[in-house]
Amino acid sequence: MDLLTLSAINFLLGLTILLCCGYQVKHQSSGSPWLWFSLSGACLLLNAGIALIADLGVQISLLLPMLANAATMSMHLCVLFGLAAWQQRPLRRWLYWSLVLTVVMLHLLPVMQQQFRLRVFVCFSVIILLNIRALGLLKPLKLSQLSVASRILGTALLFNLAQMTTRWLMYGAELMAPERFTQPPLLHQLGFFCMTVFASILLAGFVAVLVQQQHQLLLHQAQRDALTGLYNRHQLAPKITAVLNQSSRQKHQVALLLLDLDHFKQINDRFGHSLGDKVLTAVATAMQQHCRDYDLLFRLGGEEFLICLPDTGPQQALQKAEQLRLLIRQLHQQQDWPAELQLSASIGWTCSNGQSEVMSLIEQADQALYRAKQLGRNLVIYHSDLQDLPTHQAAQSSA
Ligand SMILES: Nc1nc2c(ncn2[C@@H]2O[C@H](COP(=O)(O)OP(=O)(O)OP(=O)(O)O)[C@@H](O)[C@H]2O)c(=O)[nH]1
Repeated sequence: MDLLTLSAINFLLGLTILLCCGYQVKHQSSGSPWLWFSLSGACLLLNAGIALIADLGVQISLLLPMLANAATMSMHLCVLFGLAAWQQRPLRRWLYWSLVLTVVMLHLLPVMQQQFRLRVFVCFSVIILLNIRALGLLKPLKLSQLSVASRILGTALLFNLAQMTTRWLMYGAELMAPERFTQPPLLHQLGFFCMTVFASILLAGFVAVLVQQQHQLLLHQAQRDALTGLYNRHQLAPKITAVLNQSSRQKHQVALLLLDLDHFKQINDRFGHSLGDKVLTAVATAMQQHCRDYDLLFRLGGEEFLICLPDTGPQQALQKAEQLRLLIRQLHQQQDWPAELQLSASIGWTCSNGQSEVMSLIEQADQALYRAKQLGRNLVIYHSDLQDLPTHQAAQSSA
């Protein structure tokens, strides 16, 4: 393939990356990686545009090689920054910016302006460094943990690193011993071809990142309650069954707490539905903050929540239930809700016995919750204590 065709292909690839990633910047809230990825497309576009003009035989100014090299280095820089933002990894951006800027400024030196090979050698050194750093961002994950998108981007970076290093060595050898080493004539064309392959794999990687993000978004929407972000009721059976199976293998107990806010209808009626929504969100957030990372919280609907506590026996479960009841009772102290808003919750709870089944456990917790409501609300009741409790007791409540 001749250089003109390669430059035209790179131009189109750069344009596609810019448009595809730019569209994401406009339509996604988590736009940071996409901003960098679209900038990398813009840099490729600029670089290929300059090469296209040169290939067409137009006389170019001395500053244009500097601009072309700046665009190539910036393209790799943007890929690195985009990967760091996507992987949410810290990066000293100023360090890499300064490096690229320094090399761009070096192009103003007469020795650099005269020596094409020296310019390329210095730029390739920076690009190799940026590629190694970018690969380092994917390194902490094991191969089996890498998503398809990460694998494609990793392949693009590895390929680029290999071809850049080979050409860097050749340019280096030629600079050191110009009389003994003559470069293969196809090297420049090969470089452009490799850049096209790199940009193509990169584009495929960006598309894979996009598909992965959409998949995660859909998964989140299917599993989570839209208001509180907790798991929705469809997740009850699969998630809790998995916990019960694991716990019975390890001979650990699992506690289920069924929590229902008291007289929530009155809160809606007196203070409005939107404050009702705020109360539900605040309750969900507070409960999450007071539970362990591996506890599972569900919103079953309305003002009813279920908390699944793995590796938890009756004593700890009772403590947690009491803690959550008090937390909700005192929640208004941290909020700007009207002073008259009284919030409390009733909790029915139970523990697994090794062979328990999800639905029967929920049924037990529900019976205990029903009794807590009957006994006056703002109460915590254990299913195993139901026989010893009165069936009805007017207006009994705890502090
Ligand atoms: N703000 C808001 N209210 C909701 C939502 N989902 C259900 N509700 C309301 O929650 C209220 C539940 O009322 P009830 O089932 O009578 O329960 P309650 O008033 O808490 O009474 P007890 O449970 O017996 O203490 C209803 O008024 C529903 O309209 C929601 O997403 N947001």
